[in-house]
Amino acid sequence: MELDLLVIGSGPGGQRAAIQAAKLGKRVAVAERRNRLGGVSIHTGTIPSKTLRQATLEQLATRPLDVLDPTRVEETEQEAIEQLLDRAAAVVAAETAITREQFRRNRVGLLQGAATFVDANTVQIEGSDEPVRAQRIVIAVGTRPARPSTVEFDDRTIIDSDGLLKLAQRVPRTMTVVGAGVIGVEYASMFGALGTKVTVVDQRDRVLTFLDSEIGEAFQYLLRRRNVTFRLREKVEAVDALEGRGARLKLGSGKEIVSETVLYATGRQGDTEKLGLAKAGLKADKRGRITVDEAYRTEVEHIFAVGDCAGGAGLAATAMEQGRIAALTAFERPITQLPQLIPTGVYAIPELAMVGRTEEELTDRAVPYVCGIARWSELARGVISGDREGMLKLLVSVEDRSILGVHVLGTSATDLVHIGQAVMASGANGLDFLVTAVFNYPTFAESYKVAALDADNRIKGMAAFDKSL
Ligand SMILES: Cc1cc2nc3c(=O)[nH]c(=O)nc-3n(C[C@H](O)[C@H](O)[C@H](O)COP(=O)(O)OP(=O)(O)OC[C@H]3O[C@@H](n4cnc5c(N)ncnc54)[C@H](O)[C@@H]3O)c2cc1C
Ligand SMILES: NC(=O)c1ccc[n+]([C@@H]2O[C@H](COP(=O)([O-])OP(=O)(O)OC[C@H]3O[C@@H](n4cnc5c(N)ncnc54)[C@H](O)[C@@H]3O)[C@@H](O)[C@H]2O)c1
Repeated sequence: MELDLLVIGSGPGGQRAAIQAAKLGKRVAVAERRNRLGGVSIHTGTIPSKTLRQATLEQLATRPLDVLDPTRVEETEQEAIEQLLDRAAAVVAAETAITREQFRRNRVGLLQGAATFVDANTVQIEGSDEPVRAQRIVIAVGTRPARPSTVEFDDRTIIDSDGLLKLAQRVPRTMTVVGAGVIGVEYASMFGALGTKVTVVDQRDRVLTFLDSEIGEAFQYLLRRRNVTFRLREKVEAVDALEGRGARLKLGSGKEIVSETVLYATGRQGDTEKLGLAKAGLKADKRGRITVDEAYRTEVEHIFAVGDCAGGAGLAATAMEQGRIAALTAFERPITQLPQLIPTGVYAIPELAMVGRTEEELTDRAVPYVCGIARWSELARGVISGDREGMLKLLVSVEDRSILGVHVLGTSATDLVHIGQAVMASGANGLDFLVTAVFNYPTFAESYKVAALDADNRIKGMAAFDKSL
C-alpha cells in the first residue's frame, strides 16, 4: 500500500492530523493497535473521567433517601457504581462512533494492528502481510500510566487510572491516591464527594503546583470538607496488598495508611518502546518522549510526532492542534504555531481553570499588578445555583490595564475561563472592555464584570492615594 500520509495512533492528535491531511486531498490512513478508535482520550482518559464526574454530580443531586436504609446500603452502592460506569460506557461508544464516521466521511483509511517501523518510510502493521509505504508519517501513539516497578498492580485493589474504570464492585469506603497531579486530584475529589474517605499522598508540598497559590489553598480547603485528607511532602516507600482487605502504604516518614483501594496517578510514560524507532533513525528519551521542533517535525525530515508522545502539555486539547499543525507542515502549507495562551481546566469537584500568569509568577518577574475578585456567594447566579464557594480572580496590569491572568474556582470554571482567554488575546486595555461590557444577568459570566470593577476600583484607589500625597 502506498500512502501520502500514515498516522500511527487514533487519539486526538492522530485524528486531527489525518483529517487535516485528507482535507488537503491526500491519501491517508490511520493505524490503531486496538480494535477501538479514539485513544486514551475517548477510552480511558478524558471522556470517561469527565462523564463519571458529570454522572456523580447528577447522582448526588438526586440521591434517594432510602440509601439511608442499612439493609440496602450495599445494594444501592452497587447500583450507583453500575449506573456511573454504564453512563461512561454509553458516552464512550457514542464518541467512538462519531470518530469512525468522521474518518469515513473524510476517506481516512483504517489499519487495525500495532504499527512498527521497517525503515523511515515503511511500516509493518501486525496481522497484515503487506507493509505500508508512506511519504510522510505522523507518530501519535500517546502514553500509558507510569507504573513503578516495585508496586504490584492487580487492577482490583492497587490500580491506576485505567484500572479505575474496571472498579465494578462498589464505591470503596477508603481510598489512597498516590500523586496529587490532575488525574489524582480529579478522582480524589470525585470519590470524596461520593463519600469515600480519601487520602492523597504527594512528594510535593502543594497539590497542582501550577495553580495560583490562593486558588490552590481555597481548593484544598474545599476538598478537606469533602472527605479528602492530604499527606504532602511524603514519599511512598512500599505498598503491600492485604489479602482481600485492601492495601497498606508505608511512607518515608514512617506513617502507614491502610485503605480498600490504592490509586496510582504519578504521571504517564510515552508508549514508544515497541515502535521500532531506531529502524526509522529515531529515539525516545527515558520517559518515552520523542523530540520535535515547533512544527512537530522529528530529527527525520518527513516524520512528525504529536500529542502526549511528543511531551508538552499532556492535553487532548493541545494534541488536536499539534496534529493539525504537523499535517499542514508535512504538506508545505502555512501554519500558525500553537498559541502561548493555553487554558488549563481541572474537572475536579469543585472545578478549576486558569489562563495566563499566577500571582507568584508576576511577583517573581516584578510586574506591577492588582487583583479583582468576584465571589459566587455575591453573584445572583451563584445564589440561584447554590454554589456559594466559587470565585473568579483577575490579575490586571497597573501599567496598561491588560489582563495578565484569570483564575476560576467553582461551577462552570472550565467554560468561563475562555472569556478571559479571548480578552487576554486581544491585548492591552482588557480591563476597560470588561468594566464597560454588559453581560447577561444572572450568569456566572457576570463575574468578569464584578471582578473587573473591583480591579478598577483598586487602581483608582491607588491613583487617588498618590494624588493625596
Ligand atoms: C484520566 C485522564 C483524564 C484526562 N482528562 C483530560 C481532560 O479533561 N482534558 C484534556 O485535554 N486532556 C485530558 N487527559 C489527557 C488526554 O487524554 C491526552 O492528552 C490525549 O489523549 C493525548 O492524545 P494523543 O493523540 O497524544 O494519544 P492517545 O489518546 O494516548 O492515543 C494514542 C493511540 O495510539 C495507539 N497506539 C499506540 N501505539 C501504537 C502502535 N504501535 N500502532 C498503532 N497504534 C498505536 C493507542 O492504542 C492509542 O489509541 C486525560 C488523561 C487521563 C489519563
Ligand atoms: N483536566 C485535564 O486537563 C487533565 C485531566 C487528567 C489528566 N490530564 C493529563 O494527564 C497527564 C498525567 O497526569 P498525572 O496526574 O498522572 O501526572 P502529573 O505528572 O501531573 O502528576 C503526578 C504527581 O504525582 C506525584 N508523584 C510522583 N511520584 C510520586 C511518589 N512516588 N510518591 C508521591 N507522589 C508522587 C508528583 O509529585 C506529581 O504531583 C498530565 O499531563 C495531565 O495534564 C489532564
